[in-house]
Amino acid sequence: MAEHPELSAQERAGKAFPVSWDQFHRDCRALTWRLNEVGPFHAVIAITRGGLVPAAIVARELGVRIIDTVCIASYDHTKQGDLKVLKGISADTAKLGGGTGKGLLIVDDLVDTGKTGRLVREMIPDAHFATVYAKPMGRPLVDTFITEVSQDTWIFFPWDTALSFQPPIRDGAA
Ligand SMILES: O=P(O)(O)OC[C@H]1O[C@H](OP(=O)(O)OP(=O)(O)O)[C@H](O)[C@@H]1O
Ligand SMILES: O=c1[nH]c(=O)c2nc[nH]c2[nH]1
Ligand SMILES: [Mg+2]
Repeated sequence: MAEHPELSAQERAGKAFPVSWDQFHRDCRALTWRLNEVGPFHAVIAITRGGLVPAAIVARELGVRIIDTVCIASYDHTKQGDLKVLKGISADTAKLGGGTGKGLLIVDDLVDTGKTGRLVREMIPDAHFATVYAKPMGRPLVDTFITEVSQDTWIFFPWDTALSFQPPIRDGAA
């Protein structure tokens, strides 16, 4: 990944993995089937912004009504810069997790390099960390995930994309 620092993470990725709303919903439900065996959880913590969508679906399926956020900014579109914690976990949620995060569920859409996940894990080390997708570098940080894609794959989420014309594969479409 470091050989071409001038390229964005997406450009370096090379392979595309587009995910539709329908597929994402199914993958979130599959994730919840696994999490249901691990819980119960006092609260769900979404890592914004990508974690908001899976957190809503998972919380609905698990019957959890306390939802908090950790707001982190890192990728500026597709280039990862320094991580900035814009908002931490609320005092109420921290109390529910006994200070270490026990019984709390952190949800994000994916782990890539693992930098974001590592930062949140350091805040609440005993929390359970779930993502829908995982790339190999970030995978060791995650307790539960559904689909692994290779490190050189860029995942395109439905909230970042729109339907558009694609040239036929024979003419060079990906
Ligand atoms: O494992 P990492 O290399 O840290 O990358 C994973 C993080 O990157 C994306 O978030 P992003 O920072 O793009 O912000 P967003 O959720 O607001 O889109 C994604 O939603 C994860 O939170
Ligand atoms: O939309 C995204 N797709 C990815 O594969 C990715 N990796 C880090 N951040 C990401 N955002
Ligand atoms: Mg994110």
